[in-house]
Amino acid sequence: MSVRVAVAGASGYAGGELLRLLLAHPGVEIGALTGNTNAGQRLGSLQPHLLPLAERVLEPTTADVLAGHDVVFLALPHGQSAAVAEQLGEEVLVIDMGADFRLEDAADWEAFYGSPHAGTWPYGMPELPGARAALEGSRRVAVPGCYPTAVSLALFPAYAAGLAEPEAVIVAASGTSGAGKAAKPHLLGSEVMGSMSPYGVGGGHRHTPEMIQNLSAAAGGRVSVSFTPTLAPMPRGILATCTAKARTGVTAASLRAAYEKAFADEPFVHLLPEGQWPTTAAVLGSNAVQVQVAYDAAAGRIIVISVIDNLTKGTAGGAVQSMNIALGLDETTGLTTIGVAP
Ligand SMILES: NC(=O)C1=CN([C@@H]2O[C@H](COP(=O)(O)OP(=O)(O)OC[C@H]3O[C@@H](n4cnc5c(N)ncnc54)[C@H](OP(=O)(O)O)[C@@H]3O)[C@@H](O)[C@H]2O)C=CC1
Ligand SMILES: CC(=O)N[C@@H](CCC(=O)OP(=O)(O)O)C(=O)O
Repeated sequence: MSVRVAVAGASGYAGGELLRLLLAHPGVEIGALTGNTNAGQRLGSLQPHLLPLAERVLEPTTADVLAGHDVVFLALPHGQSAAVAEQLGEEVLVIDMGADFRLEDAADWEAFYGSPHAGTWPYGMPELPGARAALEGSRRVAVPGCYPTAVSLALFPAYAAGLAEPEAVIVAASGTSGAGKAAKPHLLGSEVMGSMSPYGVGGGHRHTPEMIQNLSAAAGGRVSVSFTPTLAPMPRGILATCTAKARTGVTAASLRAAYEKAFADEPFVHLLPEGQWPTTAAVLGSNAVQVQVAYDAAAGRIIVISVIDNLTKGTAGGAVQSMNIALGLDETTGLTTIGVAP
């Protein structure tokens, strides 16, 4: 049995990665593919790596085009999903890869996104405590942001186990595909190649409230987050360096034990052997998250480093993982932990 799937935003980076994964998924049939300015174009002219779909023509993103599918993925810019989603039936599984339905607090949404809050859907990060139960059978899923995926999976075990003080400091580097396909002056090759640059410094990045939401839920109380993103000269990948002051009594052994326990049954999150550090190259094209944890005894701080592919586990892979759970399929169907190297 296969489900019929539509992808809105098929001309973008997130939509393209989603289609790459769906083409390898045994339980889906790919239906409508839509775009905006590229409606009417052959997919092959926009996403030449998706050869089996090269002759498909993008349709406009309308409710009529998206009707008649079991699953609709929305890989649209922030703020565009709600109007589309409300025209789709309640029986349709709608998976929003944008930010519109991630935040629980309407004031946070308005402060960081500057528009009215559309609502909150079950959050598609199955590894967080209680998340799988909320996704099972759901017909609406909010796929997490890419930085919050890397950061929340790195730090939630320390907070859930009561090992960290509620003040996290995070510096993360992202590849340029995180900014989407639309041309942006600061993403010109001549500006990006051979240089790293910070942005959104000082608490302004819109992923900060999403990280606070996830870590506070794990801690059972408010966690403050200081988050500094940086742009790295690579197309894909996120490396997040996350630190927090350790609570009294924490040792390297108790810290490692908490992480071993948290990830023991996770198909996609891997705690690396002691002494091995995560690299973005190891997870390219894979839905894996690689994590290493260390205790800096002199500074009294917990340090967790995680890597993901921002387009795979950071969006499209996370979306497919959540779809599998919502539909009652094996969570790993169509997904791989095998990367591309070198
Ligand atoms: N890139 C990443 O690493 C991640 C992206 N995401 C999220 O996925 C979503 C898509 O991002 P990404 O693929 O990077 O962006 P892109 O700019 O690469 O793609 C945007 C897509 O949306 C379509 N689109 C643009 N404006 C509209 C509109 N007004 N109505 C309907 N469709 C529209 C575009 O169509 P056309 O090309 O035809 O104009 C294109 O298909 C965003 O919400 C983003 O936050 C989430 C996590 C990570
Ligand atoms: C490198 C880069 O620019 N990254 C993007 C975030 C990536 C992303 O897609 O996040 P959403 O899912 O919330 O859109 C940024 O910092 O805005």
